[in-house]
Amino acid sequence: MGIDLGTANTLVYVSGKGIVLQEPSVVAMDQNERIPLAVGEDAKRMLGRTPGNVVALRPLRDGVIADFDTAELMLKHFITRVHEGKTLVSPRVVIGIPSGVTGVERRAVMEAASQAGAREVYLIDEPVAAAIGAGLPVAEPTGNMIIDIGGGTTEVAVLSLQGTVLSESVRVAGDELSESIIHYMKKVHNLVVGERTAEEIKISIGSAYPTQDDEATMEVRGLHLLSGLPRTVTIKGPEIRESMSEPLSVIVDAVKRTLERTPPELAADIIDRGIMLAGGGALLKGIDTLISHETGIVVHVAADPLSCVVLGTGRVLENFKQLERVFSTRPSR
Ligand SMILES: Nc1ncnc2c1ncn2[C@@H]1O[C@H](COP(=O)(O)OP(=O)(O)OP(=O)(O)O)[C@@H](O)[C@H]1O
Repeated sequence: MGIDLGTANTLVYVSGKGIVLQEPSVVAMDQNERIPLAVGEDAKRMLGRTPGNVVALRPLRDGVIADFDTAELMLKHFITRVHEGKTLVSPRVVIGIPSGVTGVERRAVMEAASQAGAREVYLIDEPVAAAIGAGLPVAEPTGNMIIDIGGGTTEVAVLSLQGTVLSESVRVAGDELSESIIHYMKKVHNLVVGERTAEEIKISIGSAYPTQDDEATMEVRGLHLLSGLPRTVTIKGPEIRESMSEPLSVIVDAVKRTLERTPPELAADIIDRGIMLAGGGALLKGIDTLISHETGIVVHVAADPLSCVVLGTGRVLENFKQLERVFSTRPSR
């Protein structure tokens, strides 16, 4: 079984079957009883809409585990759901986790998977898994650059011969882009909108670079700051792009810094092959053009950016012997 434990979404791959689960990394808890009421999509619908005694939690924040107990509970829930309560068919589990996770948290994730029935737990850094999932030839002696823009972190890495030559992780990614929209709506339109609405705005009319549908507009409902009453406001694509310019430049700067540090032979390979973009953030309109414009290098968006990490864990599982060196943490025996 391969798992992408992401800050926004968790995906599970079962060897021979493919992706069997794709759910938001959200848990709704009854605060008094400390019992989960919903996990995944059902819990995400509750974000910002819960009564006093119920909280909808995202156990991973900014690429790290912010609430360990809830993260463990969520992981167990997903593993059990995939196996429908049966014992694990294969005891081997490969988990992709953000590379910024601490040693204690790595052990905690391994512990959670062990408790759910896995006997051999391997951890793989997300950019490595994303590169494999995007189909990059990571085992060859050639430089590959991957940018994984997730919910909490953007990871930029240069890989060669199954190893990370250099990498950089910034805690600015899809969530930060949505937060910029929340601030902008409040400041310019006096409209208070929630996390989900901001994400919808980003996905529908947000962009990182001028696009053909710049004239498109969107009606946004929220709470008017001055009257305190619900109100609808019409917004345009370019103003949303402008509102996200700060986090976007943090992402671009991380890519530029990594390129500057890349050894010349590998840099030449990257110029030849181009840069690969993965993670949900890669779906933001025009982000490939922006990065290409700023670096002068061709940028490709992976075929299925949201699934790259879990597909990578699956490929590692299915080619275990050939790809054994990719793991950042192996089981202690
Ligand atoms: N079409 C889209 N346009 C823009 N952003 C999108 C789109 N689809 C998803 N996203 C964003 O992608 C992010 C989630 O990506 P992904 O599932 O790769 O993250 P993750 O793996 O859970 O996070 P991390 O890698 O930080 O742990 C969210 O911020 C979401 O808003």
